[in-house]
Amino acid sequence: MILETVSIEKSYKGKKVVDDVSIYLNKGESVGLLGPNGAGKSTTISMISSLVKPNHGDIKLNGKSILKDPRDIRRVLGVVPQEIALYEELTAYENLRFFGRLYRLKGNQLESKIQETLEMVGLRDRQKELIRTYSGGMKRRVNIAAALLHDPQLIIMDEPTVGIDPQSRNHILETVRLLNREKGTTILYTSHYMEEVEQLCNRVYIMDYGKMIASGRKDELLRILSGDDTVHVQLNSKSYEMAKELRGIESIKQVEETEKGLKLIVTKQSSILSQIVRAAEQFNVQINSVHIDTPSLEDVFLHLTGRKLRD
Ligand SMILES: Nc1ncnc2c1ncn2[C@@H]1O[C@H](COP(=O)(O)OP(=O)(O)OP(=O)(O)O)[C@@H](O)[C@H]1O
Repeated sequence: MILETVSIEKSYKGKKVVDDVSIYLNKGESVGLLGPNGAGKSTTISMISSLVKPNHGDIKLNGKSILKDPRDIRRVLGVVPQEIALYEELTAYENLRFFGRLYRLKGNQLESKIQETLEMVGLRDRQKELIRTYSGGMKRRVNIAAALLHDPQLIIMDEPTVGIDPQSRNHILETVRLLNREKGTTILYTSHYMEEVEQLCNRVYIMDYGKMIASGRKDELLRILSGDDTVHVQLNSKSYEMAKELRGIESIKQVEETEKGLKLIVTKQSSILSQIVRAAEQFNVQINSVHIDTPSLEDVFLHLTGRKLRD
């Protein structure tokens, strides 16, 4: 185990925003930290990075508490924060030189690290351009390069793909994969995009309102709903009444109104289709298609909280 938080807690103005959170990361793991906005993910990361002190609990790096002396964690940890922290009037190269010096890198070592990290995020050929001229996604990638300069064993990324173009997003996901699979870097990846976490991480923590509500390997979490199917019903118009009617049926565990119709979580092998058809007829709605799927992590979250991740 490289990192462990032991029942950490943080309150602001008497309100617990992180409540009894214990997570661990084994060396070389890629772990997802999921939760909707305001769940307490960033605060948890700030405590691990020793920017914020927990009110209770402990944080251990290789078994040793970091609360009194954060120097060890700063040496091995690279954090990619949500906000871009770069100098707009400097080039990408100059920014990385500046950050590299903060990590006390110099000379050839600094130069080769700058080129290596720019290569990794796919911006080596644009390094002489001013940050001001970069897209949001490119800036995010330089931010990632900055966090990698000192060869951290452990990297924490706080929602690195929010609000950026698809090309940069793919570059970032690829960088995370490369770091984890080829360099063996331990990764804690925070997101509210389930599909990214499903792709990148083997183990997942799910937070909501400051508390850890579920954790485990992806397949273990999906097993919560293993007796169920997800049914996507496309309708020709929205029908609040039909949704309400279906909510009253016992083998239907969850009814969510979507853009195109309804998404249901139903007990496997229940003869649900005839009931759906009957409800559609009753409320004068036409079914365009029905598609049955196995549940995703998004459904697990919905099942546990009754809410969608992106609310
Ligand atoms: N410095 C602070 N002072 C007061 N309240 C804070 C502070 N930092 C965070 N909070 C509150 O703590 C709660 C958790 O915030 P946090 O940023 O950790 O959530 P999050 O899961 O990272 O969500 P997001 O993705 O929106 O950042 C929020 O209600 C937020 O308003």
